[in-house]
This record gives sequence, C-alpha cells and structure tokens, in this order.
Amino acid sequence: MTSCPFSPDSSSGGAPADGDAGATPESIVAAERAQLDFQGRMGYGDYLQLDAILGAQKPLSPAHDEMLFIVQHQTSELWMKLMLHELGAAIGHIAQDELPPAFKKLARVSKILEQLVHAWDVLATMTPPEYTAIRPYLGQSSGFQSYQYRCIEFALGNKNAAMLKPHAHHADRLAQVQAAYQAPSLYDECLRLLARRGISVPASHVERDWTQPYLSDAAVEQAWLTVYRQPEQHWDLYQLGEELTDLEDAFRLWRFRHVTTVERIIGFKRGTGGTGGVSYLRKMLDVVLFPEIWALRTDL
Ligand code: HEM
Ligand SMILES: N[C@@H](CC(=O)c1ccccc1NC=O)C(=O)O
Repeated sequence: MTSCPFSPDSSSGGAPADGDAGATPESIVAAERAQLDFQGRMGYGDYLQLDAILGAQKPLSPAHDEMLFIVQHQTSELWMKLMLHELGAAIGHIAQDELPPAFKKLARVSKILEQLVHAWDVLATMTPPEYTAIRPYLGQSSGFQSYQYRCIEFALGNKNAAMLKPHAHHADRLAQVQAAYQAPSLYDECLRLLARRGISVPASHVERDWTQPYLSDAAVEQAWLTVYRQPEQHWDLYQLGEELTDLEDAFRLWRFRHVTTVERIIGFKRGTGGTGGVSYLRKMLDVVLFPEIWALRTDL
C-alpha cells in the first residue's frame, strides 16, 4: 500500500490522527514534542519584547473604551514604523535603479495602508458619549503631533516646515522629522529616475531644494505620458507609475476614513491639537502627492 503524504504516520512522530481514540490535548502536545521548558532559553515573549509592548497601555481615565483608543493608536504607530522602514528602502532602491525590489516594498506599503483603512471600523464602534468620557484626559495631544506620520507625509512629498514645530522640544524626534523633510521624496526620486532613463524631465525637478513643496509641472506630465503611451518600451517605469497610483489611492482612503470617523465621533468640535477639526482634515483631502500621475489619465 502506498502511503499518503498528508496522513500523519505515528512512527514518524506526528500527532495522533483526527478522531484517534484516547488523544487528549496533553497527549497531542507531548506527541508533537513542543518545547515547553524556557528556563534559560529565548521564547516568544522575549524575542518580541512583549513585556515592553504590553506594558505600554496606561489609560488616564476610568473609561472602559480608553483601552480601544490606546491600542488603536499604538497599532497604527507600529504599522507606520513598518511603512517608514519599507518606504525608506524603496526610495533607496529607486535612487540605485533597482526597481524590482522597490516594487516589492511599495506594494507592501499600499497593503499596510489598506489595513489601516479597515482599522477605522474598529474605532468607529466608539460612540460620541464613550469618547467624551476620554477626551478631557487627552489635554492638547493629537495625532497632529505624530512624528512618524509626519515622516511618512514628508517621504511622500507633502513638505511643510510648520509641521516640524511640534517636535522642536525633543531633539531625537526633531532630527528624525528634519531628515525626512530635507531628503528627496519618493516622487522626487522617481522623476530623477525618469531623467536617468533619458526621458525629458525639467532640470528644476531633477535638482532642487527638497524641502520645498512639490509643484506640478506640465513637462513632468509629458514625461509620464511618454511612459504611459508606450508601456511596452518602458515597462518598469509604467509599473512604477501604477504602484504610485495604488499608494496614493490607499492613502486618500485612509484620510477619508479619518475625517468620517472623526465627524461621527466629535462632529464639528475643534481638535485637541488646535485646528478646526473636521474642517482641517477636509482640507487635507485636497493634498495630491503625485499630481502628474493623476493628471495624465485625462490626456490618455
Ligand atoms: C476618536 C478618534 C479620533 C479623533 C476624534 C481624531 C481627531 C483628529 C483631529 C480633530 C485632528 C486635527 C488636529 C487637531 O486639531 O487635533 C486629527 C489629526 C490627526 N489624527 Fe486623528 N483623530 C482620531 C483618531 C486617530 C487615529 C486612530 C489616528 C491614527 C494614528 C489618528 C491620526 C491623526 C493624524 C496623523 C493627524 C494629523 C493629520 C494631518 O496633519 O494631516 N487619529 N485627528
Ligand atoms: N484630536 C483629537 C484627539 C485625538 O484624536 C488624539 C489624542 C491623543 C492621541 C491621539 C489622538 N488621535 C488622533 O488625532 C480630538 O480633538 O479629540
């Protein structure tokens, strides 16, 4: 009889087959030879520094829902940390003309953003009275002061010197945000790549003061149109353009869910960070990160 590769064979030390009479949770663990003794050995919680991570939820109010509020923000910050890691690497790859690894990382950034878009559903289970119980304890703190978020915005090209100020009192964070502010953005590196590939890009976009907000330019749209009109001649640049589109699309959705979630929870109250609240967040919906990538669609 030939043996089936999927049926566990007890002589090779696998778990008892499903429905095996006498199998107990304990006998299964023993048969699988799971490592159970971690005296002097690195385990799961050690490797992941879980004592630090799971010890960092410190509600200030007596409200039940503050745990949701804290966990939602902390998980968002962890995903932002990964986004920055991937974005920085992708920008480096593009600067070195290494497109396949850049694509891998940009696709991951878009997927993280999609996940963060869905994460709003969890926070939206919090009602206005539930948040009202927490809000007085937040003081003037606000997501506006998220230094990782500001680094992401800067890496994506939305440069604004005023956004450095909330970090002026903290040297390490300021240095991190300043570095992102001064460096060429993802889109800047894409345009430099187009120029290196012999596609005409204005000199003002190949070398410029990277701290200045990006200004859209008809000649840059022409450069992208060269790619999009003959994809087979510029296949990787065409793929790059579509990955930028995926990324900005996902980022727009995140911004949109932020505004709608904020409106359903605090209405039109002013933000703890000092802005008008929903009115400010709506203005941010008008930000376009990669303008020519969108404009060219009208001309194709
Ligand atoms: C009850 C939930 C939330 C409310 C009521 C809220 C409200 C606001 C408001 C009113 C602002 C404008 C700045 C201000 O004046 O405070 C803001 C900005 C911001 N919030 Fe939230 N927010 C919530 C949840 C979140 C979550 C879960 C995140 C994820 C990290 C987040 C990230 C941000 C960021 C990054 C900004 C700055 C946006 C920018 O400058 O474009 N917020 N939020
Ligand atoms: N700006 C919010 C407060 C807020 O959402 C918040 C406060 C502290 C830490 C993170 C926050 N989330 C995003 O802005 C408000 O006006 O209620």
